Amino acid sequence: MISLRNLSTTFTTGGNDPVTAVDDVSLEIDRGSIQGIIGFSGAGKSTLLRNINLLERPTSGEVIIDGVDLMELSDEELRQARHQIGMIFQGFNLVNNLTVAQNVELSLKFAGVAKAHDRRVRVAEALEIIDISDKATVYPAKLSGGQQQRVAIARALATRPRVLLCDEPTSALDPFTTATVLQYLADINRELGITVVVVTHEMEVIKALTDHVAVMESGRIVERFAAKRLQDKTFEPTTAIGRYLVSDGIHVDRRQQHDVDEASTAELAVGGRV
Ligand SMILES: Nc1ncnc2c1ncn2[C@@H]1O[C@H](COP(=O)(O)OP(=O)(O)OP(=O)(O)O)[C@@H](O)[C@H]1O
Repeated sequence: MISLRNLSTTFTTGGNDPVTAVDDVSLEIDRGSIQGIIGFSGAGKSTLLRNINLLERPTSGEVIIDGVDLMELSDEELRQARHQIGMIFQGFNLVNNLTVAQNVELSLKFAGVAKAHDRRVRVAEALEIIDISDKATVYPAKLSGGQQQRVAIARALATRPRVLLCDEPTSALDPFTTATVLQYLADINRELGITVVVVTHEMEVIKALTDHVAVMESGRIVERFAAKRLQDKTFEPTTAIGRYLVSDGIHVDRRQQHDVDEASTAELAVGGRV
């Protein structure tokens, strides 16, 4: 359903050397599946995710969703296509001076849902799915982080998307709230058939939520595996970074990342990288 083909994204800012954040990535994501993308900070995960809705336009490659290459669309066609792709962020990105209902309604206004009645129906529907209807008239500042993320999910769902992109959706949340938000994402995927792509640096999120895993390093996907293999205690990823992420679980600090970088570099030198 989503085919990313030979995607590359290079940033050229000021007088700095160009940074290739995504380097010739190809990935097929099945309709209705949950694809996880994991890797250390700076691996290119967020850029790749933002490539999928062209929030960050790739420098080259194809982004094909249901047979349509978004890279080939006119601005207006792309605007329409984006209504099929919801997105949530680590920082929730709610508008603080709008109520919960108004935040959700905003996405419908942007999507061109002209009739106020239609918008009201769809706001109520989205809040209901995420069990937050009782907070409709509340402002974001009065909500917990988990509630704010649920409002952000409702906002993303209001346009009835086929794809939901999640950029570190639980990184700002405590473990209990994380579990709740992940459960909602799993329910949305199962009950509404929405394809979910989730970027995270937390292996716990991968284990709890995803069907397929892609490991990123230095802008490339270096390894892929089915998430259910993580249940198998004898499973060993083929790359050093994959092994490290699987063995460690949650949150990896910079010093540890350095160790893995060295291991990966050594592996690359002997041609061991996927
Ligand atoms: N707008 C930008 N301009 C210049 N460089 C950028 C830009 N966005 C990202 N980069 C660089 O691209 C590389 C990949 O960044 P990206 O945010 O995609 O990685 P990430 O794996 O999502 O990291 P994190 O987990 O810290 O968010 C980094 O070196 C980053 O500094």
